[in-house]
Amino acid sequence: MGDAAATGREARMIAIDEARALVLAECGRLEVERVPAARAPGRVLAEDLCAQVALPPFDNAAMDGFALACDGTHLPAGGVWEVAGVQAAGDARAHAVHGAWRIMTGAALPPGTDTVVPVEQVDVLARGGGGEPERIRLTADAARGQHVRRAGEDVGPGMRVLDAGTRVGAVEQMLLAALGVSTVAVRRAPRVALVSTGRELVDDPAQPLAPGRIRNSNGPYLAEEFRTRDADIVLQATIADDPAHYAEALRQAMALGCDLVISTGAVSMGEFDFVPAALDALQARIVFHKVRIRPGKPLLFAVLPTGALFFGLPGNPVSAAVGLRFFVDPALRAMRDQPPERPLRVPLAVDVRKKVGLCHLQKARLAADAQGRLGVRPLPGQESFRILPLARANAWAVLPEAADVLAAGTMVEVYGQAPGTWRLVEEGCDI
Ligand SMILES: Nc1nc2c(c(=O)[nH]1)N[C@H]1C(S)=C(S)[C@@H](COP(=O)(O)OP(=O)(O)OC[C@H]3O[C@@H](n4cnc5c(N)ncnc54)[C@H](O)[C@@H]3O)O[C@H]1N2
Ligand code: MOO
Ligand SMILES: [Mg+2]
Repeated sequence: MGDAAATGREARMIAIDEARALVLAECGRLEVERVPAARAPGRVLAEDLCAQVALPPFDNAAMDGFALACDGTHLPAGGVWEVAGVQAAGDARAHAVHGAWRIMTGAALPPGTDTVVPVEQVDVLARGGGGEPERIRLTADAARGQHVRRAGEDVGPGMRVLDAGTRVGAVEQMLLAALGVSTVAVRRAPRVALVSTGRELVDDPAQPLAPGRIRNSNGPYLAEEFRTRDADIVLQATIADDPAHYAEALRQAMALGCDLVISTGAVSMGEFDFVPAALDALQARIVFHKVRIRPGKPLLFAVLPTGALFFGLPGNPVSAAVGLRFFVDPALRAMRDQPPERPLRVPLAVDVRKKVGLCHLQKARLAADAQGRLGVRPLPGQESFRILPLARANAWAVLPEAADVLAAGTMVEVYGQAPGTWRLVEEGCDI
């Protein structure tokens, strides 16, 4: 085990695309389950969803006013109408009666009527005892069919309204509710274990820091990132550089049926960087260790004996964020049978200098200039220990491995800071 194997693995540091392809090759699909629509938000649809009903379900008024029958192309201003009754939203369709109907927005059009004149475009000539209009005169021409929302105009029965692979959010929930969908087929939530390593780490924010100690920031960061990615976090542990305790945490993760184990720290060259050896001892299959990226170079990817995917993210906070965004996120999408995310291509707003031979993944801001043209600006402070620029970033700029100087205006790939930052990124549109 150990050194020879590790040395061999390190001898072949691989490119980001190769590393990502190796990750995707190991991703199985999460099982499909049927859940009540109310529990669908956050889940990813496993099937296309076809409407069983029409939206709107019936012809109805788009304005408060009067529903009239028009036998030509329009009703002329000056026309006088007797009012037959009142139709409110929620009323069953009224019986056919000639004349005008006082109608409210959303009310079903009475049979025979096909045009709605807004209340602002009539004079009331006579009122009943309760003050209700009994006779009206149009003050403007009305085009036939105006202010009517036709049954099926939004969604026709049988229409595919949501594609498999769509994450159900609030808008999708609106659509499911409008269509009266009771259950949907979704991918189950991935089960995730988060393990922070390092004897310097302090978890309790109330505990004073002894000299040399630091707060565990990766643990809470990853927990929140996985919460927003709709995962079940079934284990969270902090291990103080003790390989036996570490192996025990991984065994526990496997026993809990984890799909993903995300570990931070202890993957580089230090005396206490025990992760590769611990994985060998557990008979995990290390797929790669070290990628030609900055930050995040010592990233390790393995498959545990249960089939769980193991990501050994480097301990520096920004390196952990890069590992999550560029390796774990593509895996999560594959597990949910979603197409790969496609980046935007955006011009650099400034000149950038970088190291040849490493693909730089830089904390950046995507913003529009005074003319509204988008550009991306890598932020000062790219070192992997610097958290503040990460908090100021809204994007990741991908600077290719082969480049050294990239002039302002050069088109580069840009990813949202989190998946779905821009809906069009998830949908794979270029701009
Ligand atoms: N001789 C070499 N040294 C290092 C190399 C190298 O190639 N040769 N690579 C550097 C790079 S690049 C990185 S990235 C780090 C990766 O280190 P590890 O993954 O082994 O992580 P640690 O050594 O445990 O910690 C690194 C750094 O991150 C801090 N850390 C760790 N965990 C957390 C946490 N949960 N919350 C906040 N901060 C954390 C830790 O205190 C260290 O400062 O190795 C370089 N060294
Ligand atoms: O690659 Mo390390 O992640 O630069 O600090
Ligand atoms: Mg280390």
